[in-house]
Amino acid sequence: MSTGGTAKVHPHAALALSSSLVTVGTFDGVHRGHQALLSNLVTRARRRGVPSLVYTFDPPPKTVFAKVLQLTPLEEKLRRLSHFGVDHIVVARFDADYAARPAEAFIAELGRLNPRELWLGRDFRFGQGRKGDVALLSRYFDVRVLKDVGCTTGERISSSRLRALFGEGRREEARRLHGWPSLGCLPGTVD
Ligand SMILES: Cc1cc2nc3c(=O)[nH]c(=O)nc-3n(C[C@H](O)[C@H](O)[C@H](O)COP(=O)(O)O)c2cc1C
Ligand SMILES: Nc1ncnc2c1ncn2[C@@H]1O[C@H](COP(=O)(O)OP(=O)(O)OP(=O)(O)O)[C@@H](O)[C@H]1O
Repeated sequence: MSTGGTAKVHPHAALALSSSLVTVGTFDGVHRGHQALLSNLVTRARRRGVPSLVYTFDPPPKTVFAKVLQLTPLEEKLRRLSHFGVDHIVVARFDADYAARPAEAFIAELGRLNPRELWLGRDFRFGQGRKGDVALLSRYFDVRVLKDVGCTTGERISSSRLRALFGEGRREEARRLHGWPSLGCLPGTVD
């Protein structure tokens, strides 16, 4: 699959690395909070001379468990992730089988990437029933938690907030939190 950039895209469990810096998440919309995580990851990976890797999910788990709007289709998300200069993107197809994998199976998969640092937001959850959290991952990896990125009013930026703003037709506000000049990928938007 092409990203329009230099990142290599892999299906899950297909890649092994001897060293890496990793972040994991849905990254729907690749908004300003995600962008801070990505810039930080790539800068630190280059400084350490190791490849940077984004592990993501398609479709977004929330669209599977609840009927929420997907902000960016996969191709567009890959293009945006690649824009930050990440070396590898792992895309896990998120279906019922994948969702049933226990947290420990996911930790074992991450282990094969040999992350020197694992960068996450504080609320990251994973594994069947969302049982895994940052505390569990910290037993296995050097987990670094990014400080919340907020907007000018201090509220945390999130894909959920963007979905709500779009749902209410508040597109200008959404566009500012989003941080991308064109939202042509969103259904019904004209830029
Ligand atoms: C192996 C695995 C299994 C998961 N199983 C579930 C699940 O049973 N229920 C659920 O709501 N989310 C599940 N998720 C999705 C997580 O809750 C979460 O959405 C995902 O790790 C991405 O994090 P983010 O939402 O912070 O981007 C699972 C994730 C992983 C990696
Ligand atoms: N504003 C933010 N500041 C810091 N980290 C963030 C921010 N938003 C998301 N993250 C982190 O980025 C990673 C991917 O997050 P995710 O894709 O779930 O975004 P989200 O905006 O929290 O989505 P949703 O609102 O659907 O839960 C997670 O580790 C999450 O904690």
